[in-house]
Amino acid sequence: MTKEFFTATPVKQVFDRIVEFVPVGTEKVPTAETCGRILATDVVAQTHLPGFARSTMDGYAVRAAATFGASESSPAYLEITDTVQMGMAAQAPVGNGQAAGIATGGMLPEGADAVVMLEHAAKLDETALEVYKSVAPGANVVAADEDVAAGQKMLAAGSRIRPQEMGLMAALGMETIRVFKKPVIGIISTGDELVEIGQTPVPGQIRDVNTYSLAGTVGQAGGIARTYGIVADRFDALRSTCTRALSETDMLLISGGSSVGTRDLTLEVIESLPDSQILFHGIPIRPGKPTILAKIGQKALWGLPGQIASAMVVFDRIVARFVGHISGNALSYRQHDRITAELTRNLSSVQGRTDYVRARIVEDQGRFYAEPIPGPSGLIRTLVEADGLIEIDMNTEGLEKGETVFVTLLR
Ligand SMILES: Nc1nc2c(c(=O)[nH]1)N[C@H]1C(S)=C(S)[C@@H](COP(=O)(O)OP(=O)(O)OC[C@H]3O[C@@H](n4cnc5c(N)ncnc54)[C@H](O)[C@@H]3O)O[C@H]1N2
Ligand code: MOO
Repeated sequence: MTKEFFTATPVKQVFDRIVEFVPVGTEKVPTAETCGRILATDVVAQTHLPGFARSTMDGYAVRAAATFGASESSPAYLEITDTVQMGMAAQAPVGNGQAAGIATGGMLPEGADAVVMLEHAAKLDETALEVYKSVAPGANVVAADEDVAAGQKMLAAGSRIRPQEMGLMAALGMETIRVFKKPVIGIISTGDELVEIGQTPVPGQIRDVNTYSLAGTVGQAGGIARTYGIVADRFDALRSTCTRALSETDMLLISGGSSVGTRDLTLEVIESLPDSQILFHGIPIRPGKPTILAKIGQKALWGLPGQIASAMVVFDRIVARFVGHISGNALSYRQHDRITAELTRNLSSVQGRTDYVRARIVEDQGRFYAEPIPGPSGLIRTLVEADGLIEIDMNTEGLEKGETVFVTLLR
């Protein structure tokens, strides 16, 4: 299929504005509670880890040279002079021809440079040891700085803390960690047709879906959702709820009313807010074309399309990265897992627009297939059935059946 290049890259242009929004503050939290949080400082090791040479096997600490040439038929004979106690330094050094009993994790005595495994030695009596296999210097030992060397920068500010990072910080004795606060993200749903989920809609009404799906994605993106419920299609009501929400949150999402209909008040309300600047109204993406991004003072305000799938897709593909940014997460886009899969049918698209196609992944005989899910963007089922999104970039006219595509997983 034909491919052409456009000089303008509108989705990229949206991301280019990210730097205009500043990260929220920082706080100290106990290390056990830092999973998924964003580090606010670099972590530089103050000590070596493990800090002393340790055995990785149960056996005997020796000088390797004393075992050279040892075999089943011609064992080396060593004198057992000590047994290393766990949690303590050895009482005596190991000299040539000597050995000290040691357990996995025990501290290597001075003079020893290797450990003979229990299986490769036999005790003849309390002090006499036969060794059946030679060991090289360093065998079955981790050096004092083999894990981490003092002064080494181990973690960078802006990175996301995983369980292994929590373990590292524990090993370094860090009881609390400075992380970025989670930004509070306000969610407003607009529309006269919407009713609370506890109500039974009469014909013409539907339950408010977006408040809930957006609250979920906000949490996944590292934010704290604060919901403001349903606001009717009335200028004053929407404006006053926006004003309150902006004073209580770090970023605001309004779903619905972002398009061009007579009742689509979102833009008008945004323009009326003090210190308001519309950065975008309309992004060449599908779904999600009517998206608005405004800057109110220092805060981002998004007008998301009301269509259920559009709101979620725009959040997942675009807004989430802004949430990551104000969460201090330098690499938030990396959090999305991708699977390569074979496309099961042709997909048409229009140049100059980026498409995000809902798709399910089907596994067959060890291969992954991406099966597009057809349907308009007002159908929640299409997202429930979707494992992820296929992106058709703006320079591509369409994709052909059999092509290898990336599917960005919806978590
Ligand atoms: N003449 C045109 N009409 C439309 C255009 C266009 O360019 N020209 N764009 C279409 C596209 S694309 C989308 S997307 C929608 C976006 O509309 P709005 O953002 O103004 O949203 P609404 O009109 O308020 O609602 C659209 C749709 O979504 C339902 N909705 C809204 N909020 C919720 C909610 N919280 N939970 C569940 N469902 C919700 C609403 O009932 C409507 O069905 O405009 C197209 N029209
Ligand atoms: O952009 Mo609308 O969001 O295509 O359905």
